[in-house]
Amino acid sequence: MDGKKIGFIVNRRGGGGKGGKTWDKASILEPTVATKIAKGHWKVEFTKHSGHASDLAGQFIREGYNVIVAVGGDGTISQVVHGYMLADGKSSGCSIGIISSGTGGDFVRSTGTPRDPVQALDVILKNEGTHVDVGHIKCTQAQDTSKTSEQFFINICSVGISGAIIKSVESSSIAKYISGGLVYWLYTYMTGLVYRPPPVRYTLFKDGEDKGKEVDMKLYIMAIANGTFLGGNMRIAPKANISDGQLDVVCLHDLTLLDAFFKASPALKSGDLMKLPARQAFTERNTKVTMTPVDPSSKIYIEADGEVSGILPATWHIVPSGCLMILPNKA
Ligand SMILES: Nc1ncnc2c1ncn2[C@@H]1O[C@H](COP(=O)(O)OP(=O)(O)OP(=O)(O)O)[C@@H](O)[C@H]1O
Repeated sequence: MDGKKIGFIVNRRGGGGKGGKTWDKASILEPTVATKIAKGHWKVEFTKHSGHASDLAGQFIREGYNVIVAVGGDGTISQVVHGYMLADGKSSGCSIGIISSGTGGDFVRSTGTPRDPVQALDVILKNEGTHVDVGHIKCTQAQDTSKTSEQFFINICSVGISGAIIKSVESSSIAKYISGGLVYWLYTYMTGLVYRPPPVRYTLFKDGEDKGKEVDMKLYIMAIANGTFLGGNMRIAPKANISDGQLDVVCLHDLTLLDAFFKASPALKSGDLMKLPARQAFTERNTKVTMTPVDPSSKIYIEADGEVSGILPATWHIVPSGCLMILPNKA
């Protein structure tokens, strides 16, 4: 790590304020950074608004930083990856490091990155970046359906009940007064009671294929997964691998309300979807997915790495080895 320049992007809001506490001088991380990394070889920037982490990542890459460290939750990591991809960080040999201080922390659960900030810093200082796949989604904008938007994601993008839950949390005026873990628990049950699976049409593409079979179903949830965990500990894609060049597509469909509560939830938690009959669940490994609502007027929300990214129609694809990321050594 000698001679390298490291840029830290800190989201003070991550984890309901844990991000700020993780970094601040009162805690151990900032003084540890100052002790372990030579002066002039590191710099910290704090996010000022949602999406700012992407701009800061691009800025650090243009300034010639070799490592960009996301200090925050899944949303912050995702935005850093998005900015890195837009600025083509891989071409300049830049790597991404992670110090987790979010609420859910699904991506660090997938990678085995230590939760302790000083241990996570040690991983970043000792290890080199390795190739990691990145997901990409092109979807319809919820506010103006004549427009599309594009986004990179690192962990999981999902559509169905998960998109409805995140949308209801983001739209709620009271959610910000409730603690992070509790708010998702509450909105998951509230949304689960009213969610009616909408009919959708999807196509899955294997590597190298440009044609696939269109299939209709009533969508409970489809996860398009690079990482393994979703929703703060749900092991939805147990076989997903962030460096296999594939998206693991995990889908639950045509469930009754009782099936959703008593079969789907435990199966998702344990990662044992085989407990559900094949007519209600499947997992596939693909490189591209398309999905459209059967009723063009219905708004079916998509979440990417824990935040609403838009609505259907949408297309997902994998960017194999899209970024360099510093990960812990495998045990
Ligand atoms: N200064 C800021 N003011 C308001 N929002 C911000 C600011 N900086 C970042 N954000 C937003 O805070 C949101 C939450 O951040 P993040 O996802 O990192 O934490 P989290 O939600 O607690 O963690 P997790 O996603 O792991 O559950 C993100 O949408 C991010 O864009």
